[in-house]
Amino acid sequence: MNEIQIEAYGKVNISLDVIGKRKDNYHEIETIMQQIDLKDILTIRDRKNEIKIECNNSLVPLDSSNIVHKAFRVLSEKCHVKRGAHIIIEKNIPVAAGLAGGSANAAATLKGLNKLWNLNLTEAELMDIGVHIGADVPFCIMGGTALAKGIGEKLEKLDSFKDHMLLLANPGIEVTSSHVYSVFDVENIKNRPQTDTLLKAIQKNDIYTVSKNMVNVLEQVTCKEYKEIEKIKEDMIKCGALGSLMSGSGPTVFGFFDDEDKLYNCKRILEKRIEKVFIARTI
Ligand SMILES: C[C@@](CO)(OP(=O)(O)O)[C@H](O)COP(=O)(O)OP(=O)(O)OC[C@H]1O[C@@H](n2ccc(N)nc2=O)[C@H](O)[C@@H]1O
Ligand SMILES: Nc1ncnc2c1ncn2[C@@H]1O[C@H](COP(=O)(O)OP(=O)(O)O)[C@@H](O)[C@H]1O
Repeated sequence: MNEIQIEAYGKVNISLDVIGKRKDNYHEIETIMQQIDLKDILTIRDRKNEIKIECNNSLVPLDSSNIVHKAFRVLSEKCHVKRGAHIIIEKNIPVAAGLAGGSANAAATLKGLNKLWNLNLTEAELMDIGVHIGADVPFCIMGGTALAKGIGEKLEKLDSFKDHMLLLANPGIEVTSSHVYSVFDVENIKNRPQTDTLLKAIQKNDIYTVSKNMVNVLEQVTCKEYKEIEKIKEDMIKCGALGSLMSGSGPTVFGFFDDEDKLYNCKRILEKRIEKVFIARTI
């Protein structure tokens, strides 16, 4: 086998709480993560030497700052592999959006190279390697629905919460996780998620209780800096979303719907001013 195609799915955070700040510049968090069917597609070809990256989105760097490059480097070193790789990224997940597009690409690279190079690493071993690449990478390897603690790497798999419809709206502002976390004031959190209530609702597959209780403390930073985020949330609720929240460090906002007509109507309304509006499902 000298070529492999692998899908890289995005995620949303159904809740996100920051517990404290660590000495290494990271934050301890508690977040419920949910994979969605919005995906990039990676084609990985065997190559004798070095890594070559291509992508259809000019916002994605093609040099060593691409997270796929880091995944390749870390795995090659760890497993003493001396081959190259040609990785073509078909990017559909908006970039720097809070949807873990980069982390999903890194996860797909680890999984793809594991097969291409016949390394036979288990999922747990790939997840251990993944955390050295990015905090969201272990979740992107595991997928589904999970409660994440630590910096996001301590994962507890939750009951499936798949097939729920959501609308995603990305206002096209570039917001990085490092900026949001660096401005975030841990001592002054106003509204925290009731994670236990959400966990019970997920166990019952209760989209209504989940939607009503979604909270992301990082909105404290982004909603202040960008009024558009709050505006999209309000518009989604006016259009009949069961609940609406910013995902991760933003700026993408998502809303759950139980009615397709309302979902499509909301999409039409938001598209009048926002370029990137997507319909997705939880997986
Ligand atoms: C906010 C979240 C929520 O899922 O996701 P995104 O919005 O990026 O999708 C994550 O916590 C982001 O994860 P990820 O973007 O993979 O983080 P990394 O690349 O490892 O870290 C980028 C920077 O964010 C900060 N960071 C990240 C994770 C964390 N728990 N605490 C932090 O303070 C650190 O300053 C770090 O240098
Ligand atoms: N493969 C990649 N896909 C997307 N962005 C990447 C990739 N590699 C590096 N980046 C950089 O990482 C930053 C964060 O992108 P992304 O992972 O999409 O966002 P988020 O962490 O908000 O989910 C971007 O600004 C981009 O320049």
